[in-house]
Amino acid sequence: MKVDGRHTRTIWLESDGVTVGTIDQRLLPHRYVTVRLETLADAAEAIRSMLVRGAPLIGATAAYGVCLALREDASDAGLEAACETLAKTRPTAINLRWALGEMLAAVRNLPREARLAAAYARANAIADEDVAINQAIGRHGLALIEEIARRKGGGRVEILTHCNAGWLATVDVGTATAPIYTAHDKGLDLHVFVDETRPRNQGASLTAWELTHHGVPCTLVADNAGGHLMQHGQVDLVIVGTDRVTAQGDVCNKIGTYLKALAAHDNGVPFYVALPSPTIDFAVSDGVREIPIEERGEEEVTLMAGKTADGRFETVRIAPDGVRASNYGFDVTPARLVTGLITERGVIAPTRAALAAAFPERSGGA
Ligand SMILES: CSC[C@H]1O[C@H](OP(=O)(O)O)[C@H](O)[C@@H]1O
Repeated sequence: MKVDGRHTRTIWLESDGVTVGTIDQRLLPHRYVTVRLETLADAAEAIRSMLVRGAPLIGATAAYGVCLALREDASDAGLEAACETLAKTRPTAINLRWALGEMLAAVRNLPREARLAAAYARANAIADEDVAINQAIGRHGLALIEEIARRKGGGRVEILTHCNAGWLATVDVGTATAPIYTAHDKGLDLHVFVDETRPRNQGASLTAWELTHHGVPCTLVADNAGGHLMQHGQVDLVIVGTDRVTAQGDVCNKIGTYLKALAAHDNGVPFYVALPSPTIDFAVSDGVREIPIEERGEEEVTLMAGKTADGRFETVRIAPDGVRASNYGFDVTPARLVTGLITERGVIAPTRAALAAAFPERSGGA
């Protein structure tokens, strides 16, 4: 995507051909700062601290993290230790484990001296594949938006999204935003309600920033407003991203997604989930019981960071000193509340049969 007129991805190989550049998403929207990852520890901390975040981007960062690790130690033990370190950073997005599996498959059977080049080749391919997949998601999701526009006689299509499943959550283009960018760039009249997405406010700080920079009309709303908007017919379509989809179509995504799905179901609003196939976990079925839900620090709920009117960056406490907070990062929307899954191979039903038919090479008969 373009930032200040210059095309960029969220992660890239630096000109030295070994270190990795990325955007410090913790500083957006007020500061656009890029950083260089040079070691395995840099990559692991970038994921753990949410300097990078978003399921596909977490996967790509882990892939490059293996490359950075092999620069230091290309032995079997070094490779295993690197994957263990990266796997422990965040538990919910399956893309992390998928990417580590891809990297292991690419290098484990090679002689030590051949591993580094093969690792960078696979990591670069994972990044490139993500962009191509997201472009396909955009093409398939476009038809949904065009159908609503036709039904409204060319009237403005009102979309609601939750968290950030934009180009910042991927290598480029995004997943939930892919149909939005594709439709906008094609000239369709659309508007996006952006859930602020407490507690880390990825919607307010990232999605609103992305859409505004791309010229997509959007309105930031409190998380709790979505049901009211749908009840009053102000939302034609909900599109969200996901961190893991199970073999039966349950969708794990940022906390609050389930509540949006309930409101959409109650008001007859189509609820779609955009995902690349590496986000499908055919090894689990019941998302509510089987997907590990990350719990993060209380301070993400009790503190709020921002910029003061005179341009200073501050963090303030929004709760009384000493009050406890729980901070679940994700929830699971049962497949029965999902209208459809927008994948790189088309829009499919959130069912075991549809997922297995669309991705037979990955379902293993699940
Ligand atoms: C396209 S994946 C985006 C997905 O990742 C976000 O989680 P986090 O910001 O904590 O990494 C959120 O669940 C988004 O929907």
